[in-house]
Amino acid sequence: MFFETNETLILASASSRRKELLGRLGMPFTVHASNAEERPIENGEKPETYASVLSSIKASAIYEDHPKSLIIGADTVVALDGKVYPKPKSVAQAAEFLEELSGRTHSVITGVTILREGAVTHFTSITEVTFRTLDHALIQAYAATGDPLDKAGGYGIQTAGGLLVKEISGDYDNVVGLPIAELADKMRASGLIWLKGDER
Ligand SMILES: Cc1cn([C@H]2C[C@H](O)[C@@H](COP(=O)(O)OP(=O)(O)OP(=O)(O)O)O2)c(=O)[nH]c1=O
Repeated sequence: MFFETNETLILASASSRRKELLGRLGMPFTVHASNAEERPIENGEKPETYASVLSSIKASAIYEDHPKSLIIGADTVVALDGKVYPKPKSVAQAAEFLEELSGRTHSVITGVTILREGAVTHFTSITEVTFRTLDHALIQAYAATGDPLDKAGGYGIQTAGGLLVKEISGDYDNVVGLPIAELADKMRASGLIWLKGDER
């Protein structure tokens, strides 16, 4: 055991990547994917606010049936020039997204909600990702793999999508879907989890 808790911990996510990241803390938890509807961003809404609200919707949907648990919800979006790039709906749309992101620096924003017995903590983590200037053939070939389809912005930095990336500034795990170091800090600071040696 790395961290310890007295809570019944639930990850409100269908993402195997988030499951792997939360698993790093070494505490038992269960996964309950919420089927909460992901609404599109509203006109004038900041991408940070949008990601935060969606993370809250996911956590709250699980809270209804598990009011005594500690619930973690997260949502990751890619944003550039005020436009949010969600998961692409098709290979063609993935290629369009990647053409727009080529050679430029975008923000990957994960909103995280920590919900416990009605008490809510939200935070957002932002990583700046700079893409290489991509040639058309590379974009088409990567999009055609289908890898972009379940990922915000249409790429996975942890998969072949890493070939598109020139540099990043900020937390890598945040790009993959969960800023686990910051999440651990927040839960530790609020006494929800602790290390064996921590004063309690
Ligand atoms: C930019 C980027 C995103 N992603 C992923 C992280 C998120 O899982 C996904 C964005 O979709 P989300 O809606 O945040 O999450 P999800 O649908 O995968 O899971 P759930 O809603 O059940 O929690 O994109 C990567 O895996 N790699 C990347 O490089």
